[in-house]
Amino acid sequence: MGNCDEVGASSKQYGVTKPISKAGPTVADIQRTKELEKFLVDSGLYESEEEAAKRVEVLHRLGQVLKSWVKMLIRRRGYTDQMVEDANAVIFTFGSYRLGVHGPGADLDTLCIGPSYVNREEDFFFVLHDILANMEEITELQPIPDAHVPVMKFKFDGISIDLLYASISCLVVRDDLDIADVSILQNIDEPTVRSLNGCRVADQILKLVPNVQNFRTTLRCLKFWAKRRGVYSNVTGFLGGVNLALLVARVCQLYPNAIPSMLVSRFFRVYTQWRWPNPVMLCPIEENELGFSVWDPRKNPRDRTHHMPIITPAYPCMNSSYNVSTSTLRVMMEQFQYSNKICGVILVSCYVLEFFRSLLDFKL
Ligand SMILES: Nc1ncnc2c1ncn2[C@@H]1O[C@H](COP(=O)(O)OP(=O)(O)OP(=O)(O)O)[C@@H](O)[C@H]1O
Ligand SMILES: [Mg+2]
Repeated sequence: MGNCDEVGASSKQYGVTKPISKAGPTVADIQRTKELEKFLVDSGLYESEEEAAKRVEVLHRLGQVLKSWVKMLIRRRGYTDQMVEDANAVIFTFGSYRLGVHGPGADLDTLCIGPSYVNREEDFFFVLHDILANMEEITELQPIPDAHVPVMKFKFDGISIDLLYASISCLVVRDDLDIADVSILQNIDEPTVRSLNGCRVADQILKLVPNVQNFRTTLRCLKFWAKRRGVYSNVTGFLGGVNLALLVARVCQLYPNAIPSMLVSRFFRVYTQWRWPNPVMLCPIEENELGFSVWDPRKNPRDRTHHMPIITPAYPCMNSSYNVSTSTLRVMMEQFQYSNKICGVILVSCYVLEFFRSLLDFKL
């Protein structure tokens, strides 16, 4: 069974170094990937069509609520009819939903972008809050204005939603607003930059991987693995969704023509050998004239204390895993090593499903 070398995504370089291997899959890899995909479906990692349709509908309805909220505000302030007509807000998604790796019941991470005259403190956390509080379909409404990234949490028709707000410095927000454009960060404060960051990061990740579908399947598998092995949690110093997404994306760059069954085992091989605190990054860290602080251990003493830097790929680049401590890093390294060993065994075995099960099995 020969490798299909030099195919597909191999002509372009992804990431900050050359790839480790441009090898494509063998027939056995293709078979293993099919079995892996079936395993993920059978394990219940994909939502039903009904749930997917409901999310789309909820997003649409929430978008309508946000648009009429902004129009109502500007009308109330006595602006002209033309300005009321132009008043607009747009809704973007980020997190696992935007990346296309969310499971059934996952939260829907959303960001509302509004014009300069609609602020977060009053308009979002009071006026919009009251509108939402009076809607029948909204339950468990919980505003958290003082969080590092201010957020309004609620359920809309039973779907959990995290809603962030960013007011950008323009009077009219167009429906086709490009959030990748760095000019969107002009004249805004740090919490707004952080609110925009999740969407900008998700879009960049999808642009920086050689093959989005292979990235998604591999990430679904590694999220499942991390949950079952007890290392899926950003707040407690392990790996959250965005950290894992970045780690998987980097492996996809290093093996641009590999398919998911190959990428899962390469993941464990790469991170078993990774010399932390060398940072994992998908693109160079750039400074620019806007002057926001970016991750830079030469400049910022605090960045030198990070044990497992996993850097976000959109300006201003930050370390997404600042919570990792020496002890959580040690636990994660043990888990990488344990799984890397199992992957070594599979190379000489054909019991693929057994292999995936043993990766997830909670024996230490
Ligand atoms: N430490 C962090 N650094 C940077 N961004 C973060 C961090 N934690 C969360 N975020 C942003 O918030 C988004 C949503 O976080 P969340 O915890 O919902 O994870 P998720 O990737 O959506 O996975 P899940 O399916 O578990 O919800 C992340 O994708 C990321 O954009
Ligand atoms: Mg989420």
